[in-house]
Amino acid sequence: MNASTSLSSSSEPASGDLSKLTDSRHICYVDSLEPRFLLLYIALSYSHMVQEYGSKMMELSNKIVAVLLKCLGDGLEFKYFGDFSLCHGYLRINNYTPPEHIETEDVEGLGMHTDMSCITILYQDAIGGLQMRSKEGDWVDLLPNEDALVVNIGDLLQAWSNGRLRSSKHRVVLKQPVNRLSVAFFWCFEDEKVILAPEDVVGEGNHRIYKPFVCLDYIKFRENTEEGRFDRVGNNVNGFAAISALNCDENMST
Ligand SMILES: O=C(O)CCC(=O)C(=O)O
Ligand SMILES: [Fe+2]
Repeated sequence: MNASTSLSSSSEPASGDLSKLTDSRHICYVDSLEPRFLLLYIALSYSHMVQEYGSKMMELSNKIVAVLLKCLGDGLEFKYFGDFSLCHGYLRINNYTPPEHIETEDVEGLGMHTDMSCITILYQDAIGGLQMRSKEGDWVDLLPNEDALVVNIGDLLQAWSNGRLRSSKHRVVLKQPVNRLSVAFFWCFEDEKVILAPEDVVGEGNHRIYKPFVCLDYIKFRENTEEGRFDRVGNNVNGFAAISALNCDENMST
């Protein structure tokens, strides 16, 4: 039901050949292209658009991370911005096709999960269906707004901030018998980064609630092990790296 396409956007968008093929001087020739060249042309234009979108998302992610660091403490945006300098992004385009008859009950298009990123920037189309889980355990609709993107904190930032920034539990429910589209941009630490919350982020008198861990090991835990399957077991970074469940619960409830 949830078809997705992953694309990498870890470096500056390629220009050169691609922009030559898609710039306006060439558009007047499109009509006269053979179908197979037309398809290639569309694919290249699409790829150019995706790269441009990815590049804007990278800029925006850097701005959002700076604001979040400032929220954790004055001056931390300067001190720790470098920790995020090797972050990379990837885009996932989610297409949800509902069953033909949505009758009495809403259909879950994407089950409850947390994202494995530092942050996720999400565009959803006008159909709606994205829901966030509140602290009290209620589902709250995030209504589509064409002037707004949704920003989620992901597990990696939760661990790096010692649980001060919390990874949001969310899901998608399909309420109407129409296709739904969303574009998620995940901004993630480099695979080999060891995540350990800095002391001044943990704060004086507080304990670290997570053991240090390598990012890629966490991704593998979530993607490849039964124990890490959030949809079945509900384990995220708390289940993977918490020093003790008690410390973790205490910290997360504040
Ligand atoms: O489709 C949506 O609105 C949410 C997608 C999402 O949560 C994800 O791709 O991780
Ligand atoms: Fe998500």
